[in-house]
Amino acid sequence: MLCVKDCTIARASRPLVEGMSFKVAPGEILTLMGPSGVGKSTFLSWMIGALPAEFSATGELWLNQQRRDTLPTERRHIGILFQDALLFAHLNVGQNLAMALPAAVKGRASRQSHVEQALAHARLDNFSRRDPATLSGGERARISLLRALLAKPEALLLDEPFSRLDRPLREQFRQFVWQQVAQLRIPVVLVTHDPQDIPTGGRVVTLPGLGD
Ligand SMILES: Nc1ncnc2c1ncn2[C@@H]1O[C@H](COP(=O)(O)OP(=O)(O)OP(=O)(O)O)[C@@H](O)[C@H]1O
Repeated sequence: MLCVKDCTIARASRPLVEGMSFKVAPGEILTLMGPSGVGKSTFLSWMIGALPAEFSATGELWLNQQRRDTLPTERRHIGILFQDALLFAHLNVGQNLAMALPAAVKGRASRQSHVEQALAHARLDNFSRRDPATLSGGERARISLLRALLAKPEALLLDEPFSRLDRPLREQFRQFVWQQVAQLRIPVVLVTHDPQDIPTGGRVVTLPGLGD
């Protein structure tokens, strides 16, 4: 269970997000919506422990009965996927994925085999040696999701992951994400502007603009 308790984020003493509270169950996808600039991405950056220095925040973040907002990013075990699928250009796909594996997966061969399995599972066999620059937008998106998931996150944040893809690809990638998430049964927070991205029956939290 992911639990946000009374989160307020402010910049120069002016609140951006105020008193945000919600719970997300394992396997549930909660959608966060709201007008541009209300602080959706900033809120996600607070959740992963990467709030820009210009902001201050109060509130608590709990995940699987442990308080996480007091921990550094790497100990929160929260994965994030952005609208721009960012991969290291100087590494091939396999190396990009291997970097995300937990340190507990030891040995080059074992790490390589984890990567190959993840690629095969996502029907991306033979992509390991590909240069990220040669990937299509959809392939890049799928590889980026795999990278986020290989780190074995206990929760996943999706910041407009579909918005750069054109219609057919968008639908395909959405299905891919929902499948992967359903298998993992972790709580997911999705930020989007497109009501079509809301999973059927999924809960929506709308961030109100607090005005200037
Ligand atoms: N590092 C920063 N320094 C100062 N202001 C920032 C910083 N990052 C974001 N902001 C401002 O904080 C506000 C909220 O930005 P944020 O990106 O969280 O909004 P959003 O709801 O995700 O918007 P969008 O839907 O357009 O992506 C905006 O006014 C933005 O300009």
